[in-house]
Amino acid sequence: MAASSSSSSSLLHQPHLSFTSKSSVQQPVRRPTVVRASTDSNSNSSSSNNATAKAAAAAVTFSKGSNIRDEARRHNVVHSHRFSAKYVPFNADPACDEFYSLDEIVYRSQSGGLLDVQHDIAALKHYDGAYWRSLFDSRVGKTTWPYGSGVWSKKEWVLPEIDSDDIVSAFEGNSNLFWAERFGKSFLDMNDLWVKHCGISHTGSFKDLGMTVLVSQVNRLKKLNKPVVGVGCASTGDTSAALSAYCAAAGIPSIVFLPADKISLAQLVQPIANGAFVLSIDTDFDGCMQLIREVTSELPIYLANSLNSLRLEGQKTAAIEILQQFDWEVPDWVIVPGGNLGNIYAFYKGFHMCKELGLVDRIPRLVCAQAANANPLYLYYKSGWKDFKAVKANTTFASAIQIGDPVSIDRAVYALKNCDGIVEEATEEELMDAMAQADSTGMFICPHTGVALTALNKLRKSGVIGKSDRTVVVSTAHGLKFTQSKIDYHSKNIKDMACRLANPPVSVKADFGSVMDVLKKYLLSKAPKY
Ligand SMILES: Cc1ncc(COP(=O)(O)O)c(C=O)c1O
Ligand SMILES: N[C@@H](CCOP(=O)(O)O)C(=O)O
Repeated sequence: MAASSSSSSSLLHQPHLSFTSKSSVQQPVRRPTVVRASTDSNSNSSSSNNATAKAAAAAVTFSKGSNIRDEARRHNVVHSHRFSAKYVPFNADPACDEFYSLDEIVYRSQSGGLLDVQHDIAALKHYDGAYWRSLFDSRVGKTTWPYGSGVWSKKEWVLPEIDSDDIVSAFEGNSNLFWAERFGKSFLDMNDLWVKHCGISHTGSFKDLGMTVLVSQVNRLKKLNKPVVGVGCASTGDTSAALSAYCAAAGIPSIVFLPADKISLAQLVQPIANGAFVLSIDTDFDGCMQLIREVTSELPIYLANSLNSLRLEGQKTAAIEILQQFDWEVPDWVIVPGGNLGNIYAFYKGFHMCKELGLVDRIPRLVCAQAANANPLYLYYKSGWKDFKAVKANTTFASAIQIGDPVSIDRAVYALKNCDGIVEEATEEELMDAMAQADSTGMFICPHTGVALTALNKLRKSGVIGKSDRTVVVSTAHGLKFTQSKIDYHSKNIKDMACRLANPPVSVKADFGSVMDVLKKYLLSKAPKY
């Protein structure tokens, strides 16, 4: 089946085909035509992937005064969307015919259950896994709008129908996958341990991945004159930071509900600085979540928490990115800290789509790591998935996951059951020691990553995770957002905690002799013992 060879489109590395119905397709897997700017060259099946990569690499030249958006607009003029997505009830019976357009404002199914974004997998399958791998790879490291983003480089799998012009992006994603060589060898006897630093991002957490998608869709809804005046969320700090930044970039009002005195100063200042309407409420995250759900059903405020399944479409790209960074080799384990539990499902979904669409042949086992002070999923797992009870979440240094009644509990259970997953927990002392250990090897992680590292430590000790298993720990936020916890730890200022890895500064008199004395003592303690 020939692709649209007659097009003189200047589409740059877009899947660009005029589909006939699947029954008329001769080849089970069709290859794309890649049309380079003004060359109108058709590729045949054997050269298509190369052509894709070359087209992507073609330099974008700007006419004077134009920008990357203008350039994308020129390339997209004749783009007709071949892929689509819709909301369906989460994990519904295949016979269920309930669905909603993504342009509708809906967060729950008729029965009150969660929704999921369902892609037209049959349309995506018109391209083989090699095509998708090559297309995604070709977009990394470019400034082409919007594909320079790690999320939008997978646009066809995220929000296929949105106009690139409506996208609000900070070129998020493409985060560092760090080989934790010293940490792995010194503390875990592992040589293939990796940390996916999702917190090295625009607002300092993985929330940017989902928020670019959600705010872009809101931008579109506003243009479609849908009743949206602002966008709101409940937050333990990171969702609100991402929401307010993306809304500010798009000129959309944002409203954030924060539990008073339960988030870090660095997180609190982000929405304030970005001009959000900030409500500090005398309750916990679960209380804020309940309130925002009630408010968004009464007022024209669009809900930005991960109850809204749009968010997870962006977050799932971190999983695809991990595979891409390993040159499409599948790791054995991926460990994710869990709170409201959207992200663990997002990872599962990203990996599962890659398998379903032939980019890889298996998916990793997932581990969800919770703070013992906020562990409803862990307790549920330990009960053999028999008895879910929301808990009252206690204070934890992993404050962004201090959540007792996670909205995505069903999504998390589904994900874990379908990948032979595991749930682990970390006490306050365990997570703080793990964070200090990791930092002592050159990282600067957040306490939530300390929770994930504790889970890894326990699974290594019990032999569940093997010495040479390729393992990825997902670091969800930047350590700089949580400096107070590190200060408390290193000043041994935490009640009932030994802080055994504390490294407090040494006060010394301002004279040469005193400085020499402390330095000699230090060097002796570090010198090799012969
Ligand atoms: C830094 C950080 N890590 C982990 C999580 C947990 O993600 P999820 O709520 O999707 O389980 C959150 C938010 O909840 C977070 O802000
Ligand atoms: N950690 C989150 C809690 C809310 O989670 P969400 O993914 O449902 O928005 C935060 O930073 O607010």
